[in-house]
Amino acid sequence: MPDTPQTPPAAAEIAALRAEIDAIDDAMHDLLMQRSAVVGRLAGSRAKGSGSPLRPGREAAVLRRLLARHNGPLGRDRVVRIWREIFMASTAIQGGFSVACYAPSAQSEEAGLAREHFGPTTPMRIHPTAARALAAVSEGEASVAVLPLPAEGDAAETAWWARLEAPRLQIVARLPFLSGTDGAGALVVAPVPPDASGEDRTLMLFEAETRASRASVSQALADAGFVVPSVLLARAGEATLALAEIEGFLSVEDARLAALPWMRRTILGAYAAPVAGD
Ligand SMILES: O=C(O)C(=O)C[C@]1(C(=O)O)C=C[C@@H](O)C=C1
Repeated sequence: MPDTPQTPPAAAEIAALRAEIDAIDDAMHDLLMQRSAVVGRLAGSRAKGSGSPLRPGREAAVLRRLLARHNGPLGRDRVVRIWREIFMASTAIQGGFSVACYAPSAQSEEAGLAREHFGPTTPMRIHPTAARALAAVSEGEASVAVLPLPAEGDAAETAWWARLEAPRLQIVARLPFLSGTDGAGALVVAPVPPDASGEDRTLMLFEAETRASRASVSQALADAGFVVPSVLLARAGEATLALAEIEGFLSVEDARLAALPWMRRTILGAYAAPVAGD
């Protein structure tokens, strides 16, 4: 069948559609300026305090709400990217912000996730070890550290999570928020506690008995009433360190913790449960 030549849209039609886009751009720009002014008031209000302006839980709650009402041809991943830029612009309005990323190279997965999350204009430094990235946060050189996800088989000496100085430093977010299919991920550590998003997971570290297995740790946690999507273990001399990912935003006052058999238990932080990608 011969191709039917497409009639080019009339110049007048293009002009009309572009005029519509211009009007929408003006309205969006007005709203962005209005939003920034509100953020400026937030920055000036004593209610928020003088610490880090970053509220990853609030960001996650905003994104969840928008994604739940989203429809049309604009991809959900684009919505997240646009709002990530808005959040980082709002963070910049409230003070300086920079990232210390532990990554073997600037091309590595963690560096890519950090760049994607914190945006191209946020200052970011790559550090050759987790300890150096965490020291940058402790010493006030960086606002947050981005570190690899804990993994089964992490040696106790290299497992940054086993030595995290919580509650002074805490895990506050997991990247990416919109989960991909490749399983890539990283954690964000800040010198402030996490804020709840409404749907969160808490990371807790336990010092269990020498011969503890993943199954025995999971069982003890389930018996205490916790829902535990994952547990991973690291041997540390005579002890077994267990890192449990627990459903919910736990506090040290949680009554269920009293039922656990282990003496050393530390909340390392919490993060918003990721949302499924496109
Ligand atoms: O709600 C706040 O505390 C803000 O600072 C505003 C805002 C936003 O732009 O929505 C910006 C940064 C925070 O990480 C979370 C939210």
